[in-house]
Amino acid sequence: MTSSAIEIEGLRKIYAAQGNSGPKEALKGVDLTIPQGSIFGLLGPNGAGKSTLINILAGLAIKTSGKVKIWGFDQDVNPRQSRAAIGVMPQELNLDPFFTPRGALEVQAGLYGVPKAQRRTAEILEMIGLSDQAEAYARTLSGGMRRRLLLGKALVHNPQILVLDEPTAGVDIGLRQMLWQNVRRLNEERGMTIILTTHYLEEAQEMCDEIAIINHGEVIARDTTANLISRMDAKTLVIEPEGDAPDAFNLPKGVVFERRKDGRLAFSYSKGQTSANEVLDAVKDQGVIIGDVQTVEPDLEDVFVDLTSGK
Ligand SMILES: Nc1ncnc2c1ncn2[C@@H]1O[C@H](COP(=O)(O)OP(=O)(O)OP(=O)(O)O)[C@@H](O)[C@H]1O
Repeated sequence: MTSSAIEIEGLRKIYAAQGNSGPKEALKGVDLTIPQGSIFGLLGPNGAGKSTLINILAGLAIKTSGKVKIWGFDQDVNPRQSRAAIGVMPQELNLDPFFTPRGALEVQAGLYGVPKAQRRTAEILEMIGLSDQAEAYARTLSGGMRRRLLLGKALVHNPQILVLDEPTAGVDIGLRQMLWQNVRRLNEERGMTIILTTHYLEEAQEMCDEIAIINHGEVIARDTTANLISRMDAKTLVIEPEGDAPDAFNLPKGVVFERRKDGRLAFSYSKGQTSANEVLDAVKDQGVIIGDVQTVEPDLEDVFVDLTSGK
């Protein structure tokens, strides 16, 4: 048995030419391993190739070349086992309007060949908070309820890996919290590996142990969330002066000064080059009395912008 939930080697996807547009290489030889039991974030700007990658994992899109192993099963050699190891909550609300939540879960379980005695329909309905709506037609459910039903459908065959494609795009805070609570529980209590894409970088920073950033069909960074953030060397010291402060400062090399609209003084510097003490000393040397000091650390958003902007 392998300790990787997913192993991808040299994965390429070329979409055939359509109309006036030529063929599109959406994935350009991606290598990626995702450890078992992790909550793994797949981030990237629009059109980077995230959905293509997820669709290939889910067996919904056919790769052009490369190797994909899911829970140790090669997609090409053991398609059934590799499919059974993964459950996908898609981005679109693609539900049959005439199915009830109970019916939709039962049909999905049937598609995956889960025997009736092993189905956990009631338990899943309870978990996604739809027990009371179990017999309502999908078309009468709110957007949030439909999304929860999609999560339920992804879980009917009790997969080892759960993939969530933009699960919280456009959902309200209550639903977002409910989704994350469920996801954390599945990860902690059942050891389920979670792979998610999200446009909310704060959310990825909070939820994910590890992250891969994809841009133009290539993985441009892959590390633990903490390591990715610590790669950013920038730091800002924000000082609230008591009384007047000069318009310019004599500062150590590389430190950038900006006076904020609210009168606070912001000094940005590289941690590797300058220490906070040196900045503070330089400010005090110029007669400023320091009322309050705050430091601002970089976050995932800074890393993401740095890696993907203009590249
Ligand atoms: N069925 C298709 N036919 C042709 N080109 C496609 C198809 N699906 C996606 N593409 C192209 O492949 C590239 C990658 O698209 P993909 O949907 O995988 O990106 P994404 O990272 O998921 O973006 P988003 O965050 O907007 O969903 C894009 O340039 C897209 O236009």
